[in-house]
Amino acid sequence: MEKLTIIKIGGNVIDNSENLHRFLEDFTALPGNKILVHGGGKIATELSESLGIEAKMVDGRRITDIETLRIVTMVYAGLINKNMVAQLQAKGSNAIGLSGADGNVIKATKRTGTAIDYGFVGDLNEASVSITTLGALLKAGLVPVLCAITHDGDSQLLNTNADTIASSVAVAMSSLYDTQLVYCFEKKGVLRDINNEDSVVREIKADEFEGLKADGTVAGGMIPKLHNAFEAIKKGVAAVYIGKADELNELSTGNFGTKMLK
Ligand SMILES: Nc1ncnc2c1ncn2[C@@H]1O[C@H](COP(=O)(O)OP(=O)(O)O)[C@@H](O)[C@H]1O
Ligand SMILES: CC(=O)N[C@@H](CCC(=O)OP(=O)(O)O)C(=O)O
Repeated sequence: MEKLTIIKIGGNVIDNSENLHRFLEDFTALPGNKILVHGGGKIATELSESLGIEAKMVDGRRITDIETLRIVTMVYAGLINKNMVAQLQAKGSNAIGLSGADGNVIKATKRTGTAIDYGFVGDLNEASVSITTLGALLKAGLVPVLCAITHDGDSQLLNTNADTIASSVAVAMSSLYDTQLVYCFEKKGVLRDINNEDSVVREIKADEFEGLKADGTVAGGMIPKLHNAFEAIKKGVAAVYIGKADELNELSTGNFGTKMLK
């Protein structure tokens, strides 16, 4: 099987042009088949608030009313995705930017049946991902750049957490490629002490996750990120890492961030 690297980059790195530039250089330098998945939650929140629309998050998911859906579509599928593709092209990576609707790459389902009405939020799993389309793009030498916008197949765009997209795409693509999934954010990995950058936990086993939540070691956005990371490793992704965007060049040395174990 050929190798495939799927990288997810979070909003805190995207928001800093110098960090983003460095990350995209390192991403371009990675050998072999690649897919980039990006968020941008921080930028969407800033734009919402500048337009007088309060940003509401519950359990790491944005409550997405129709106004917010318009904003996140413009920010994720437009502003961020197209700028990132242009920068990758300039660095010599033949990137192609896609929402889930493009080529029907990701068909999600509107979240219903929860006590909270999340609005236009899409849920997905590995069956939602078109491995045929993504596989054809990779075979053509292209680098798919996926944003956090999906569709329901019935004209409705949906806002979908980018960590979940990365995990589901990695699981789906594992049937075609020897796939590794790498979550890049602004810290060196999962930290034992959030205030100490040198306290990286090098490996975490799936059965340690509950304990890390219970004792407060992991909190906030790290909880859904780890959940998605363990889903990927349990469902057949060959390797899953969480680490710092500007240390991506350490990936080949095995000295990158936190590694998930089954
Ligand atoms: N133990 C931990 N190690 C590292 N980060 C943690 C930890 N616990 C909580 N976090 C928080 O999780 C955040 C990452 O989640 P999130 O903001 O959703 O990521 P992203 O930028 O990829 O979207 C970090 O910025 C950090 O504040
Ligand atoms: C439904 C939902 O919560 N969608 C996310 C999608 C963006 C995202 O995941 O961005 P980061 O990776 O930068 O956090 C949101 O709108 O914040």
